[in-house]
Amino acid sequence: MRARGLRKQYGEFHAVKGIDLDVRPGECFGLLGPNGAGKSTTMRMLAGTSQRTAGELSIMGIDPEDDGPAVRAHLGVVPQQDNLDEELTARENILIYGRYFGLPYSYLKPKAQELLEFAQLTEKADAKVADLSGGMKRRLVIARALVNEPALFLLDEPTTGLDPQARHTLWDRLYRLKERGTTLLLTTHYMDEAEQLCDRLVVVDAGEIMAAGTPAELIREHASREVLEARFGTDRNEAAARTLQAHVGDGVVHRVEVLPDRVLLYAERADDLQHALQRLVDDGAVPAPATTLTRRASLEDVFLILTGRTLVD
Ligand SMILES: Nc1ncnc2c1ncn2[C@@H]1O[C@H](COP(=O)(O)OP(=O)(O)OP(=O)(O)O)[C@@H](O)[C@H]1O
Repeated sequence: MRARGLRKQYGEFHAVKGIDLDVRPGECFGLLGPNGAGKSTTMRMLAGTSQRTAGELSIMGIDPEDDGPAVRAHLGVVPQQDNLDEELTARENILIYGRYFGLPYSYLKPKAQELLEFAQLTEKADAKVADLSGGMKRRLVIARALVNEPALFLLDEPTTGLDPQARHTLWDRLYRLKERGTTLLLTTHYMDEAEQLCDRLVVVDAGEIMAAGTPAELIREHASREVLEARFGTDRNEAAARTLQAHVGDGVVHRVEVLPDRVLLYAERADDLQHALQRLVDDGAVPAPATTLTRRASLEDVFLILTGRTLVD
């Protein structure tokens, strides 16, 4: 899959401002960004359900605007909102979806069973969708979108709204799909999802790509290995951050970021950060923080450093 200068305008509003993507066969590629970044708009252009304003697009060597049906035959699409038929059973949803692709019943009957097994839904195969949990519905949408054995699987926010256990079950299924050779392209605003699943990703904000690479490359390039989060109190974080900022480049602290509720210090070694902060507290330069926490840097830090904002409001 290759996109160059992909743009989407709604009237005067530029939702996607010219993005380039190269998704390699067999990889899991992610679009990571906050709500409103233009991820769904991009996915809809790739899926051929929304016309692009400008740019070039090639999926399996075909431009979807030249031959939509040929492209769709190779695509699996999981939209952000479940669009299952609540009155039908899990199995019937797969069978009917398969009929849209013109697939014969002789193929669909065993295929539906295989997909229900893959989605861990055999016990619910003949239950109405209305009786399934949120996680089960999501797995069913995924199973259904696999009915045509797609080479490229597009998933828009696959785990939004699911509880942690349901998310992990779903990640496991997606990981298995990748192991089988399916190319995955997903959008997410969860940094842990991107880190768990994606081989490579782009960070998107306000319709533009801010950075691209593997999760490890992005963290190395834009953040550092370790982060110390210090909470000085809502009215003191800004002032503490200004003082700490003066120590950036002292050989320990690489960077300081401030959020309304905390200050983040970045360095290669957590111990060094603790010591540097303690020295400043002992000298009276900054007040003693109410709490501190050290952790490994994540893609959330990459986003914060690039945009000054957090991924999830
Ligand atoms: N049909 C539309 N008409 C006008 N503006 C739109 C339309 N669809 C999306 N937008 C706007 O385009 C921007 C990008 O929306 P999009 O849904 O692609 O973002 P997103 O990154 O997928 O976020 P979310 O996860 O919240 O859907 C938003 O500001 C949104 O309000």
